[in-house]
Amino acid sequence: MGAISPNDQTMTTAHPDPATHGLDVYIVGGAVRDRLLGLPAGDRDWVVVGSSPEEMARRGFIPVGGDFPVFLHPKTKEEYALARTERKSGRGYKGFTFYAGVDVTLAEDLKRRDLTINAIAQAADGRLFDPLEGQADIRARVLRHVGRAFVEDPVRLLRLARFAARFHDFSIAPETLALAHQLVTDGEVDMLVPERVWREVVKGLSTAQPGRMFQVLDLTGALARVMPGLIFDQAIYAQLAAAALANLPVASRFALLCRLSARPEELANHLRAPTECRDYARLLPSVLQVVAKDTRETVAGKPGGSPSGDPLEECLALLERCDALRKPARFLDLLDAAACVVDVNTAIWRERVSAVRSIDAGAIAQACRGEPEKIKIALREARLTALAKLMKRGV
Ligand SMILES: Nc1ccn([C@@H]2O[C@H](COP(=O)(O)OP(=O)(O)OP(=O)(O)O)[C@@H](O)[C@H]2O)c(=O)n1
Ligand SMILES: [Mg+2]
Repeated sequence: MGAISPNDQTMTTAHPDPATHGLDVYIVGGAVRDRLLGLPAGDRDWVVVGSSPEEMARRGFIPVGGDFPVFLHPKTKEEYALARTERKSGRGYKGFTFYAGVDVTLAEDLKRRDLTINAIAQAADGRLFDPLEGQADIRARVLRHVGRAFVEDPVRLLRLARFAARFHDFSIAPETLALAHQLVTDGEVDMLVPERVWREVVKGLSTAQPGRMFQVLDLTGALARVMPGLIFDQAIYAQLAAAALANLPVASRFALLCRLSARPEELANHLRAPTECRDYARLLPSVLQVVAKDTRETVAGKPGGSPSGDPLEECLALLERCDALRKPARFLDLLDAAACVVDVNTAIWRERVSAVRSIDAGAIAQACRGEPEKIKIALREARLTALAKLMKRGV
């Protein structure tokens, strides 16, 4: 929510915010990290030291009602969490007991966090509190765990992998990688529910170097556990990087990833991926098959002479299978995804889609008046003729 503006630094003196006035609050986590990295600011998370749920309520904060004492600011709706310490009390990422008494210090709160780069606090006057030397790790470009508590939360393994994808010029400290591996060997990673995995996968896929997330998961042995059936292959690195560079939607990136699985639909089901992502994953293999063949034939200069089926029919069949006439944008997304794997002349395919879409089904139905059984055939003929015209022009 907005950049860290100079106003933040004068907030307590110039126009005191009645909700936080006199409260010991700090920005922590991603917002501080990203600002130090010179990246655009995302959501701000705040930590409140020396307060209580009662006081927060009195100040108008709204409890979020999750596992921890977290509140929403009455105006900005930003998240404010009471400083807390955590202790593992069971398996999985929910098995925590926490202590959020007024005596928990800022340093104690920072110590329970995942990575040093995420454990820097910034006071209202702009001063940084960095007892775990996160700034040094930012300078050295290292993802390093804060403490042994790293192995108490398997989500941290997913986070480590997606931060490796987002900050792809960062290395992972060897001890951190060893702890990540431990989360796999001791079975903690199996406590992750698919919805939680999916949330992090989406974030990882949205980065500039998504392949690194899956490479890190593979390296730690977690990939086979959280995304069963997915076999990491170095080629995906370049394909996903191309997808990121072309700014393709997450669904396209997910479809590319699913090519690493022998049973993409099962994987998508397992992850409870949204329908759109499942559809992209289901359709991409057909698109790839047809466009790759099409490219070979066009290059060979014989668009009409395929021995294994009429290219016109194949082209129309693909458009129909992908419902490209009703959902052209999705089909174009799929072509863009295919272009990350093989050479695709997307301009040609765009023309084909518009040629087929330009056929006036209403007019054809009119012309077949009295013989409704002919409409389907006539429509198909008209579409094939439109495609044939294009192909004659080498399109
Ligand atoms: N499993 C987790 C989740 C969160 N955190 C801490 O809580 C902060 C805020 O969490 P969140 O907003 O989920 O992540 P960010 O680091 O802010 O990253 P993003 O930019 O994706 O929001 C993190 O920086 C980290 O200090 C943690 O230690 N362990
Ligand atoms: Mg955040």
